[in-house]
Amino acid sequence: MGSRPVDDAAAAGVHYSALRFEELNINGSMSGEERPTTSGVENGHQEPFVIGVAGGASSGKSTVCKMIIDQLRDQRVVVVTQESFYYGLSDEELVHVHDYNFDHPDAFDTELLLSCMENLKHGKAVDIPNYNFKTYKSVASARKVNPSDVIILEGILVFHDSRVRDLMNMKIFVDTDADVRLTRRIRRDTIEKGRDIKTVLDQYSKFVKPAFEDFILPTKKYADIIIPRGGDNDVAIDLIVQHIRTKLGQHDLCKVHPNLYVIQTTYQIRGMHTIIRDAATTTHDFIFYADRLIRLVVEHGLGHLPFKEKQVITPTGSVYTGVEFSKRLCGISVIRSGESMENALRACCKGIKIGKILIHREGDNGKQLIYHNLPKDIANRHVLLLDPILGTGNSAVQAISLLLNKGVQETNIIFLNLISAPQGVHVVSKRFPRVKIVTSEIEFGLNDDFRVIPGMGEFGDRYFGTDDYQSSTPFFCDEKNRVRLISAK
Ligand SMILES: O=P(O)(O)OC[C@H]1O[C@H](OP(=O)(O)OP(=O)(O)O)[C@H](O)[C@@H]1O
Ligand SMILES: O=c1cc[nH]c(=O)[nH]1
Repeated sequence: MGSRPVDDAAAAGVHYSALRFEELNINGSMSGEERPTTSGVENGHQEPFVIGVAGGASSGKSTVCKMIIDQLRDQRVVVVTQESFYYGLSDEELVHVHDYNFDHPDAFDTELLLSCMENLKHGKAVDIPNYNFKTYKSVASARKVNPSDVIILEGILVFHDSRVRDLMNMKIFVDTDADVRLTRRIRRDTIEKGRDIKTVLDQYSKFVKPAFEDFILPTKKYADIIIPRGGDNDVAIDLIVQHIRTKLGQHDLCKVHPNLYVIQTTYQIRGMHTIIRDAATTTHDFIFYADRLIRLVVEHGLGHLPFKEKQVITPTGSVYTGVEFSKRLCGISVIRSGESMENALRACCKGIKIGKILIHREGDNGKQLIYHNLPKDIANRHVLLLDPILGTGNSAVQAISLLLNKGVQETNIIFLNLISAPQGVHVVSKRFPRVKIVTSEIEFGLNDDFRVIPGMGEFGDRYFGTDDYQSSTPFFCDEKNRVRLISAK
């Protein structure tokens, strides 16, 4: 198992440059300064993983980027292209545009590129310019780019400046034969840009070829990974993605805590998260998409219940051997956000008993009051604990402690939530390693106010449409399981 990355690399024709190859251990992780991402998770701040993708024009850089993005579907990935940082041409340069060398390092505003990349690396959103290839003009601050798990900087000369290179965690050089690059260029410039073939060939021999030899090819030595055949090299892309996943550390979180289950993501799931995380989303849409996600988490969570084999006779008279799940279940929602998950649970488990727990912080001294209404025979049930947000883990620890005090087995608790901060996962798992945590996404961490980031804000307020909700007011559950003001007792 340990030698596989290297064997696969050889099969893919991937070359790790000599220096970097020695730094790769058998797990594919790097030594030295490039190790921070996992510990970053532990500290709650995960530094983005910055990938540089260089190579000659038309070498297939953007195809490689697209394939990496497609395979990293459960990560936030943003691509910054060096072309956005072309200097706009002056009026005089415009007159002699055919003499302008777009393949020279001086054609790019590298200072601006550097400052944008530095900010992104430090988790800040940036405005990047837009260069118009028809007018040869640049529009400043045209596109907002938010910090992400992975930032890909792509362009012919992204390895040229050492300061930009130093920001990269992984450097990929796409190495495609010159004739393939030229053929692609001719096809693209004649068909897509409507240029005549003579102009394309003139520009190639005057600027593109010499610039490749003088500036681009010499940067190949900085690459950690050299990919022959660009986007046609599936195996190389698989290896790269495997390595990025290891570095990002999210899989490590599941490895460190085997009780943590992150549901397998799809673009549908990412799309739903995008909507509910968007501060501009209406309450109506927030509820709609949060409900869809909650339903998926509930279905996934139910899959962790014990089952026994069961055979049934189908209408064709055949025997179908299937399974039957435990019927001794209950849901316990943590008031109030957890109540948003009750309907999904009821829809999946007809007639399920649902109890409630309210954890109320009194003042700033950490004192907490817990009100609860639980099924009397809860000790004999499997408990699906419902709360969409796992932040610091304090609420979950309180709720789980109460369940254990009532005689529930730790192994019989499945904690269902929509998003989990790594800190909360650590706290809950350390204290209750046998409680299963099922979530749909792992977050970056917590901010100084202990809010989950990127998070989705105050879930309860957004779901129940109560921005002026008086969350400091103590509640209790009445005999009909309704949440009531304590003063109404
Ligand atoms: O892991 P923690 O740091 O304890 O944070 C998570 C808690 O915060 C949220 O409730 P909130 O206090 O916002 O109350 P609400 O559900 O009534 O809106 C959420 O529903 C959890 O119960
Ligand atoms: O970010 C957070 C933290 C706790 N509760 C929420 O609703 N959001």
